[in-house]
Amino acid sequence: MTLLQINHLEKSYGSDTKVLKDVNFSVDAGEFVSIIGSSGAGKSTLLRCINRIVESDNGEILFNGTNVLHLKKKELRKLRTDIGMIFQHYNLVPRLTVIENVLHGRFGYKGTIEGVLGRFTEEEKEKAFYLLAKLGIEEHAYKRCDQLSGGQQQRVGICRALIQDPKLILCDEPIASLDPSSSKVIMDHLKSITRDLGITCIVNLHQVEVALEYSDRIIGLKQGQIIFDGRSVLLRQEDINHIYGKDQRELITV
Ligand SMILES: Nc1ncnc2c1ncn2[C@@H]1O[C@H](COP(=O)(O)OP(=O)(O)OP(=O)(O)O)[C@@H](O)[C@H]1O
Repeated sequence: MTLLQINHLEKSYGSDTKVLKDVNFSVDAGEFVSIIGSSGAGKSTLLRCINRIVESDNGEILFNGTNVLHLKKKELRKLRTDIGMIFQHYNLVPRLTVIENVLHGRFGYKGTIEGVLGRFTEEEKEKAFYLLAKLGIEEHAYKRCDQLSGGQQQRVGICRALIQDPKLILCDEPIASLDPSSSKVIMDHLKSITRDLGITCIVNLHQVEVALEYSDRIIGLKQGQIIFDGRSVLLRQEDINHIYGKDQRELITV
C-alpha cells in the first residue's frame, strides 16, 4: 500500500535556483528508504517539505491519499502526529529530563493548556517508560538530557518520535554526529522500528555503506533531482560516482 506519493515537487529559497526540481517518488507502508547525495543536494529540504516544516512551491505530496500541501492549521497538526521526525542534533530541550523530552512527543494530541502544564495520562507515562526500556536508556529517565552522550540523546529522540504513534518517521542525518558504534545502535533501532512495528522510515544519510546495509531501497539525489531510485542491491559504483560527482570525500568502494 502506498503511504506517501510525491509528484512534481519543486522548491527554491527566495529567487535563487531551484533546490528541488520535479521530484517524483512513492513509498510503500513498511519500507525503509535511504536518501543519499552530496552536501547541498536537497535531502533535508525534501524531508522538511513532507511534514511542511518547509513550504514547497509546486507539486503534490500525498500522505495516505491526502495532499499535505492543502492542509489547514488543525489538519496539519494531525498530520504531524502521524509523521515523527528525528534530527541530526536531536532537537531535545537540554535542561529538561529525558522523560519530559519523550513526553513532548504527545504535545500534538493535547490542548495548549494541557501541554503547557505538562499534563500527561498514566498510560502516556507508562508508554514513555516502556519506550525508554526498549531503547535501553530507562535508567537515565530522570537525568537532564544535556548529561547524556550523543548516542543516548538520539535514542531519546527516537522515543519522542515513537510516542507519537507515527505511521512514518523522517530521519534527517540521524547518525552524522555520532561515532561508529553509536551509529550502529541507532541504525539497528531504526531498522527494527520498521521491521517489528511496521513504521515506514525515510532516512537521509551521508554514508553510502550504511544506506546499503540497512535500506530496502535507495534514492540518489543530485542538485535537487532524483537520479537513482531502486533496490539497494541494484546500486552500482557507477551510480554512486554519478550521485556524488567529483566529491571524492564521499565515494566508497562497494
Ligand atoms: N533556509 C534556507 N534558506 C536558503 N537556502 C537554503 C535554506 N536551506 C537550505 N538552503 C540551500 O538549499 C540547498 C539544499 O540544502 P539542503 O540542506 O536541503 O541539502 P542537503 O542535501 O540536506 O545538504 P547537507 O547534506 O549538507 O545537509 C543548499 O544550497 C542550501 O544552501
